[in-house]
Amino acid sequence: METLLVDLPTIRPHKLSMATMNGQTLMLVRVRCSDGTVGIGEGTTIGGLAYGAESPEGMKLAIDTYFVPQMLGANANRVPALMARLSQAIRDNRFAKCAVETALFDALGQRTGLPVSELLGGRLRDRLPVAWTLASGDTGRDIEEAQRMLEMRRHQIFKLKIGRKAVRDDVAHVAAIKKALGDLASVRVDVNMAWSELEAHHGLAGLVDAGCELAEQPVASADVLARLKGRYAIAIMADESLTGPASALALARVAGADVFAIKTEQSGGLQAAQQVAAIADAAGIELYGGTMLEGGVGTIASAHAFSTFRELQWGTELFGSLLLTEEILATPLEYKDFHLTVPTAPGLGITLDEDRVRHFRRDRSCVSVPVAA
Ligand SMILES: O=C(O)C[C@H]1C=CC(=O)O1
Ligand SMILES: [Mn+2]
Repeated sequence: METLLVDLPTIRPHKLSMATMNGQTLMLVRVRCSDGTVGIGEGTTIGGLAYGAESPEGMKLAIDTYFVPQMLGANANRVPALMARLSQAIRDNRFAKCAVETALFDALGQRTGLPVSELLGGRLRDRLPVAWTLASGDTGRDIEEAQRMLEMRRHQIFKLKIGRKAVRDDVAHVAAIKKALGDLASVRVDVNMAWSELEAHHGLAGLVDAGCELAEQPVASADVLARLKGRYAIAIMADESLTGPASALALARVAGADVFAIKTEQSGGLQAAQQVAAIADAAGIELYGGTMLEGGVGTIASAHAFSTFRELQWGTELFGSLLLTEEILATPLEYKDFHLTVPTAPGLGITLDEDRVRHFRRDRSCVSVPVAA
């Protein structure tokens, strides 16, 4: 097994309530199996430690030190068994587990000739609707960006990052964008937990008037989320409150959200994400495929998982690799007509551009090029 960190710039500063991103660090993991198959996976988070407890550097350390000894010599065909062994030996570390599970499924796909979606039980769709996040911090710039995306037929769903400014300023920002785009686009917001309960009451009322159709994680507390749900004519979506199947069940029990934003890494893996989706389905909660702004590898791993969800009423936001200035895949992911195509080739159905990975990996100065004797 090999882990590496790849640092890539973003196309513009990406402003969230808890951090401004100027770049993204991808933690890539490669699993080599004794039959020669190689699988890749990705662990990525947002803003170092600003979003959650795992960081790219921490994931690398955890895998190198604690995952590898559990995995050496294990049967790589039995992915669920291997993941169960890892879960027993290693608490939490959901993002790192997702990266490793992805690599194992990719290798199994190479071995069997099947795409990861089929290994996960079978896809229900070949293309996924993809939202774009407007987070430049400037209303005019966001409007221009959205109009460009509509013209390119790349995105017609826009998620606006708010929560950094006063509630009334944020609501005015959303209203201006919705007014400029009209019925051509769906406008939603992500507050990333920034509001108090009282601010949320003011904010949600204003967002309804602005024509916004969904608010993602307006407050931190799952209890408060449940209290807000159903009070306004706007869907309430849980994101940070969802950390895998147990939290999904707890939220479903109290009917705590209209929609779940399922993220494969937050859930603890591709199969864990499917379990969260099953809980949502059973509880009548609608689904949205979330992102941790992963690069191409993590994005397409999520796409395979989301393609197997029975319902996906709110589409996805699998645009992470489009936020980066540099491509590290040999063939870029296919975005067209407002959708991302889920590959049909074995495994994840993607290949790394090894020269570019070598160029952008953090430890490139230490990577020696073999010299003929
Ligand atoms: O949903 C989040 O909280 C994280 C992320 C997803 C899209 C984006 O721009 O930020
Ligand atoms: Mn979110």
